[in-house]
Amino acid sequence: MEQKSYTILYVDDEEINLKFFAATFSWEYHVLTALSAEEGLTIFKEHEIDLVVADQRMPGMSGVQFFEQIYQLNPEPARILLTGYGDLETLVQAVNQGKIFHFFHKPWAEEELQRLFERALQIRMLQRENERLIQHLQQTNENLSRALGEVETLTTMLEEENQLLREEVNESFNFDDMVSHSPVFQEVLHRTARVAVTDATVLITGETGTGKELLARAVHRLSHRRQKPFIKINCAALPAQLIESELFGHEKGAFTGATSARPGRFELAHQGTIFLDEIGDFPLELQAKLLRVLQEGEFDRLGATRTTKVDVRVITATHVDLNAAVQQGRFRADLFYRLNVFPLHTPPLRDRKEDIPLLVRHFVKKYAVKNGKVIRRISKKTYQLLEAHHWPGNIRELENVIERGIIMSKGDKFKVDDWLLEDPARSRKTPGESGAIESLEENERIHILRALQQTNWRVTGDQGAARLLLINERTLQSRIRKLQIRRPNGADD
Ligand SMILES: Nc1ncnc2c1ncn2[C@@H]1O[C@H](COP(=O)(O)OP(=O)(O)OP(=O)(O)O)[C@@H](O)[C@H]1O
Repeated sequence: MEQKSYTILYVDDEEINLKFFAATFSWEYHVLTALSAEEGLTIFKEHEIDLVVADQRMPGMSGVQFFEQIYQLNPEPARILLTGYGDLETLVQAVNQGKIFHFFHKPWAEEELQRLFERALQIRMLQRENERLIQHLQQTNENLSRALGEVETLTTMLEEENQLLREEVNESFNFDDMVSHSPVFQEVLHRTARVAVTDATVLITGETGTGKELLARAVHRLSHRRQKPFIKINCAALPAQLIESELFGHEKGAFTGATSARPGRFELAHQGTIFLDEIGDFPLELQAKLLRVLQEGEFDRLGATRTTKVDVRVITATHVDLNAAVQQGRFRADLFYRLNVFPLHTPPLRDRKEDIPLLVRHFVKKYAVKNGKVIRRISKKTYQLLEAHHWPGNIRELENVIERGIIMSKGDKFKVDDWLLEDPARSRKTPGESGAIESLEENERIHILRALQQTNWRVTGDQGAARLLLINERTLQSRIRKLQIRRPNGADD
């Protein structure tokens, strides 16, 4: 890194601190100093600054307030806050909103601060490199958006469009296997591309089914670790004792049943990436151990007498508010800061409905191939219906609806009827229902009954209820007998 080409602005109301800072870092960087936040803002407007460092406690304007204004002027340069005391809530908020890159407790040690600068400036360098690329991408996206608009108009006019031609246009929007052209998600993808090439820890937040795991995999694939393992663990799916041995491994005899030594997932992910899904459920008693791996890159296997060292990039995801968990004492604040170095948020599908047509075509193509069907047209009403839906289960729900629709489709035209959008598990619209909560068995009976109604009482084959319910035909036949489901007289063939 050519460090001398970077300019650091340091703001502090104590002159002695400014002098000391300048004397320490002028060897490496071009250092500008300001005695007040106001003066700092003036300098920031007049120079090209790569990194801003400020003291939190200053008269008139605090460091966080100063960074808010800096952020408005230009969000690109990294912002590092020096703080002597912990206004935890303000700091958490500021880190969360991306208002500060990092905060650092005073008194600072030269080496540590230097390391932080290097990291921040490395990101800055990549930002500069990427700016040109992003501009190019934006231009391409605008062109593609226009092209898509024209394709959509044609679709409306003709309603039945050749599916393959349209797919060729859509392919251009792919970010690996992520389909999207909404500005809100494009921004997420740009941020993803930027952070992927660094080693920063990433925290992905978002509702269920919004593509958090897909994004984590994209970060890995775009990183220099792409040839090394990507290891996933779902923290909600395992009890605390198991998480510890799964993640950190164990030695022979560490606990009853540990008949041989086993490496944990951190070791398996060496030089690669580990993805901790549902990190909000990570047991409190293990959080210090996780923090140690993040900070020192080392841990002890269960029952071990020596320490293991690893080089692993950590990505975490959650659909719960980790801030609230910190406030409630269920999550360590220091771990939260370490995980939240670079936050990414996957917006819910209802906030990016313009992506729905693209996603629909993507999934129709995928499931048509999987089910050996040829789909050439998608009805206009289907698009309207899908765009009007609220999608509480987000993209996963959309994908499931389309898979069910493809299984049920006849001919080369794909359409979705209202009933497909009802969640069969939650639906209360079966004839004869009172609306009261039924037993599990009664619910199963109703569910099978509905599937049979949809398939005209056909159980087996491509158009049968077993396929619709995604269960084995023999299993369905035995459930029908057990639940004494009978076809009413006069039902259609
Ligand atoms: N942009 C996208 N393009 C295509 N498919 C997508 C996109 N986003 C998500 N999907 C698909 O939606 C499904 C859900 O995605 P994923 O598992 O990544 O979500 P998630 O947010 O991790 O869910 P959860 O919180 O429930 O674990 C997957 O099958 C994924 O392939």
